[in-house]
Amino acid sequence: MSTILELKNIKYKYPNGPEALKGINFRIDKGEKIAIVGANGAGKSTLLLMLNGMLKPDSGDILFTGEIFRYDRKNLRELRRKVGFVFQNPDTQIIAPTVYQDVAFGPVNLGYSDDKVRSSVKEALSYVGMSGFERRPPHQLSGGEKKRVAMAGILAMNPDILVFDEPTSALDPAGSEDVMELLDEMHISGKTIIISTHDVELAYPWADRVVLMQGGRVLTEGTPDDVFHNKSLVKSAKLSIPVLLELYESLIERGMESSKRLPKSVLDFVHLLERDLYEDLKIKYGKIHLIDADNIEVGNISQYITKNRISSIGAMGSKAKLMAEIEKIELDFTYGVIDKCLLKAMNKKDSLIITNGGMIKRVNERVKCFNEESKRNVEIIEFKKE
Ligand SMILES: Nc1ncnc2c1ncn2[C@@H]1O[C@H](COP(=O)(O)OP(=O)(O)OP(=O)(O)O)[C@@H](O)[C@H]1O
Repeated sequence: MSTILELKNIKYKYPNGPEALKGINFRIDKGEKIAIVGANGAGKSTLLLMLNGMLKPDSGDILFTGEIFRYDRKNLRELRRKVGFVFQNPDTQIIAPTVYQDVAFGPVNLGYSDDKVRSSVKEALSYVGMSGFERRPPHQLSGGEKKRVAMAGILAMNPDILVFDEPTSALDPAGSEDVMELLDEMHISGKTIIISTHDVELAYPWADRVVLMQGGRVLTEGTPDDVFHNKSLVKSAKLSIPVLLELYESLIERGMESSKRLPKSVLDFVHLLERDLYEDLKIKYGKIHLIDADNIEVGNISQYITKNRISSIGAMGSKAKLMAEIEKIELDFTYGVIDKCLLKAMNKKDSLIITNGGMIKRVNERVKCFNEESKRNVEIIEFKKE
């Protein structure tokens, strides 16, 4: 993987404030999902603000695709086009009187033609599931809706890297799940995603790499397994171990056989507990039905559900969710959909995943990987147009 951003010994002190960053070093590779994890005041937001030039380090270098970043207007403009930043509080970001104008702000500033502005806004709003809100004043929207508009404003500029400061803060559980789902969707479409969070439960299953911060320093970085396994470092960062990992370690201490893969989800955990029990049994599992939202007419999903005795339905991606909404299909899962459907299959129940694009492949790969690891045979039935 090629390195897209690199931070070398970054130091920063706020004017009349503390030394917020005390020498930060790390790399971000293209296509990674990185979580900067730390307690309040660790320096996460300050660090993120460096990534698209909103703050300039007192010393140290930031390299963007190998070149040392220079803070003149031309370079800053280019960097901000390539690195989109979504603030923790959408009110900081949303400035225009209507949703359309707000999302159009970036593309207009980048000098896009009127047609390109219109199509970028349309596409971005549809991506975040906010089509139809164009004329609404942003201050009348809910917190979750504002967050989506703020995300659309950034997506409309089509950046390579997306930086989210505390993406789920102030959102209810469903809103948080939706936002994390959107982040995954962006990642699958090829974006590099960097988030900051103090929520270890969120970072542990989501990130490819975790950067653990405390007091303006990086304590450690690595895979979520490596970082969260280091109890003393996690404790010194004033954070806790993810619950699933803690449960797993307690069971290992009580004599459960250890596993090569640490449990990242309820499914992984159930699998660990069950694996010996089911090995010899001829269990018939439930099936996972898969509908490509790009390949079915509106109205036909409900029919399919009735015909196939589906017990639970999950949707991944805004198009799938929109189709479910149009057909008034109540969704059981909107986040962690594949694992939740695998759990249903273990319970001999058939489920349905509606999705599209690159996520079709992802469902197939995840189920294949689960079958290989657990020596089971959960079947995927893909909907085919007659
Ligand atoms: N604008 C500012 N002026 C002065 N000091 C600041 C400013 N913003 C942040 N700080 C200080 O810098 C340090 C790092 O803050 P930062 O917001 O980067 O931490 P954080 O890890 O993002 O925390 P949180 O999770 O609470 O958002 C803190 O001590 C904070 O008080």
